[in-house]
Amino acid sequence: MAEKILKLGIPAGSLKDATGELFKKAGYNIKFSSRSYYPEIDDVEIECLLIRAQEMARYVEQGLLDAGITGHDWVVENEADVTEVCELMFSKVSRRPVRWVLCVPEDSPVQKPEDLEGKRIATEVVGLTKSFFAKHNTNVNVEFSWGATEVKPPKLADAIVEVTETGSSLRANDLRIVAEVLQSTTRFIANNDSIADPWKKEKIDNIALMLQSCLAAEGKVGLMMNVSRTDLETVLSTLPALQKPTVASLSDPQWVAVSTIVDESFVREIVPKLRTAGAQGIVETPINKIID
Ligand SMILES: Nc1ncnc2c1ncn2[C@@H]1O[C@H](COP(=O)(O)OP(=O)(O)OP(=O)(O)O)[C@@H](O)[C@H]1O
Ligand SMILES: O=P(O)(O)OC[C@H]1O[C@H](OP(=O)(O)OP(=O)(O)O)[C@H](O)[C@@H]1O
Ligand SMILES: [Mg+2]
Repeated sequence: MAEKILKLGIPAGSLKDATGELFKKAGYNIKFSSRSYYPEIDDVEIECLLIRAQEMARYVEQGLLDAGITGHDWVVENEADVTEVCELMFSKVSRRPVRWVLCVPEDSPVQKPEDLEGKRIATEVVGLTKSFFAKHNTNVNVEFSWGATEVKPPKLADAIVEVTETGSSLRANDLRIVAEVLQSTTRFIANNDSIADPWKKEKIDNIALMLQSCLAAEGKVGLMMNVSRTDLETVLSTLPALQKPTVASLSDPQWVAVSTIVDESFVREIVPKLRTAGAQGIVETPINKIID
């Protein structure tokens, strides 16, 4: 019988810590040690390998890895033929997409991509940048940059295409955004043959389900309360319209228990209203996972 092992790529670099934290919430403990590229995971059916996000899609496409976590940007840049299992909305520090942007120094006269005709552009994403300028019918010299790209203009390049999340690196280097080249989020990708293997597919789908359910639960809390039947309609109309609260009977037939899930940021607004509407014994609970 074939060995039941899933080879899983964990991204080194910007996504490493956030990936480790997400797996932890999902119930998998990944232990990184400083010199090893084989992080340990507490699941005997998974073998982890720490790989740069830039190279993940290539190794997954070639079948050296069954699945991996990387950015959509690098899947596109590598033109990798892989299966995208799901989107995982997390970046290095936030839960927002990152943006690859065309930037020039603050004081540059450049206002649009076309103004860069004949100029030199430094970037880590050469393919994406070339197709962006081709779409703008503008001839430029696109040069590969190994990193620290923000410091290159104006001496080493006229403009750059660089990734930004919070914007602090661009601000620190006095750069101005001219245009957005691509928005990117983190993806769980899989090898096409691995997805055709029922055992691997189930394993991959299960990991995806757990990771997604953790992200879905972020910023959400549970609210439970007791309500007399006479106040039930008012209390339910106070709760968010899209939610379908659970209403359960209590030993006292005049009372019911209501429970629902709300955005944590909404709690301070809704709790006083629920109380006025007659809710009693209101309890807020943390939520770790939401499985749809
Ligand atoms: N704040 C961020 N900065 C850079 N990349 C980010 C950020 N948040 C998410 N990413 C994603 O992480 C991936 C880049 O990670 P990768 O490890 O390849 O490069 P890096 O962050 O430049 O690593 P290094 O620390 O080695 O420079 C991309 O897919 C990118 O979209
Ligand atoms: O918009 P921000 O939140 O500032 O994030 C974007 C910055 O983070 C990454 O740098 P990284 O730490 O990978 O350094 P690098 O330039 O050596 O790749 C990226 O290359 C940008 O420089
Ligand atoms: Mg980098």
